[in-house]
Amino acid sequence: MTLELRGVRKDYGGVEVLHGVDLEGRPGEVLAVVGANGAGKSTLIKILSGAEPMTAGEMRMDGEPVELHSPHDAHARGIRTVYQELSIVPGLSVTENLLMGGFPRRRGLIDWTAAHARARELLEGIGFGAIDPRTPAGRLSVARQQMVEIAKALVTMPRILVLDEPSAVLAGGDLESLFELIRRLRERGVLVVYVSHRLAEVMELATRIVVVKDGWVIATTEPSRTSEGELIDLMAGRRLEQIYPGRRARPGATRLSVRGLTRAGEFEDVSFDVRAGEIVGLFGLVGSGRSELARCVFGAEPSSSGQVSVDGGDVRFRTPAEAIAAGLALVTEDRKRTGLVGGMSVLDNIALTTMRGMRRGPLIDAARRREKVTAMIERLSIQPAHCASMRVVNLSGGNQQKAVLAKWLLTEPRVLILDEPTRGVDMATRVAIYHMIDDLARDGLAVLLISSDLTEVMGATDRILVMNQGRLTGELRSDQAGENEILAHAIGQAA
Ligand SMILES: Nc1ncnc2c1ncn2[C@@H]1O[C@H](COP(=O)(O)OP(=O)(O)OP(=O)(O)O)[C@@H](O)[C@H]1O
Repeated sequence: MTLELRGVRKDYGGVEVLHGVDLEGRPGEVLAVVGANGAGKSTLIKILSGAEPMTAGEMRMDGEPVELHSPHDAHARGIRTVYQELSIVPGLSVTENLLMGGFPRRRGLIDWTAAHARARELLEGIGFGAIDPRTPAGRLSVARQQMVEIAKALVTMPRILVLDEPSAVLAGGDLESLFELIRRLRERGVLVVYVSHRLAEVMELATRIVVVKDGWVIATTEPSRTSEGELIDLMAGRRLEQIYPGRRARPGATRLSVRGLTRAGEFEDVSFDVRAGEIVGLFGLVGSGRSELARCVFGAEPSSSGQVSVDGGDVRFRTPAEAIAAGLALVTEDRKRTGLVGGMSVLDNIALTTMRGMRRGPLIDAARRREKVTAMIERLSIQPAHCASMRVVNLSGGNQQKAVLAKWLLTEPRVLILDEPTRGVDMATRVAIYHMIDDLARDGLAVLLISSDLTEVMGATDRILVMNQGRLTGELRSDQAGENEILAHAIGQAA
């Protein structure tokens, strides 16, 4: 199936965000689409998937002009899209999720034995045999749920498969299964459109790479003709400073101290310190318990036993409000659920926590508030630049992530816990975030950086804690640790 887009334009409420995009894809290709946050990648995908109409332009499949009026139209033409946001129903089994479009029946009743068998066959056929079709989807790890989501798109073999950051929550073997699947789809002549911020995998998987910037396609290239560095520069439109600031930490007094913290069924007997001026990485695969640990330290989930203290005062926070009052901030991974209020303006979202915590008199100083927020928008280069009064839902995904970070940085915390702060964030902004964390640490902040991105953990921190199945399994110095060593601890197989 060849796909052609010609002169595709899109405007939202009079503001044009795609300015005439041309794109071509052939059967058996992996067409990677890369670009900074807000460049227009998701918009392009929505047009390809029939979820948004184009304002002007043309789409052709095998040379024939097509018009997509709905996602249903796209389905009918063999186009399937897997978005970052999961759409599977947690309460239903994997089988039910997969076969929702039509169950095998016997005498009018659903034949469950046949249904599970068909689901199993489907999963095995795409290399996802590790998933048991009878499990309720909600009980699977986020990584496995994402895989079910992909499997769902393959129930009837598509001709074009669009994947929006499919690897963001995958690691280790799951990631390998995805790559293997994509290779197999290529062999079957499927055109895969692959959107990702992870350039290393783009370089590995793509046959061609399309670079989008500010609503334009500014380059089309191939992995053999470019490099990660060049792609980053193209996306940013300038040469980037060094990705990771060279850290030379001189840690001060202990700021965050965690002792024997346990939450039954999630993690057990976790102890560590983070000192002033220190950036400590917490690495673990999805499902290792790192996010649960962070939420518990922050008082968002109760612990079964153990202590948490900030600056020596012994506490175990019962609510996030107590933690915030003690100088703790937690930037969460799931911006949709815990980070932002979609219908509110960017300004109000960013100012939300600060204004509650710092309010002294009965009045909020509106001018000062706007000034602080605007400065933060500029510092994190949240796009579009004049977004303060925009509704936060209208920001691109990566820019929403930056807004969450802005919100917490404004509380001027003493201990900052970042849970996957760069997930979905483009390279140029990542660099800005790393340098900003570094600055904050130099000013005495204690930082715990939770991440499943190994290069990030190695580059941006002083010390690395590794977690496996709810336990701390290793502690290493970032400048001495090797990738394999960290991974061995993460899968519980260190010597
Ligand atoms: N519903 C909407 N209304 C108004 N503007 C929108 C809407 N959706 C997206 N935009 C704007 O369109 C531009 C492109 O956004 P898009 O989501 O396509 O970016 P992206 O490349 O996918 O970014 P990211 O990597 O951050 O997900 C952004 O400036 C965004 O603010």
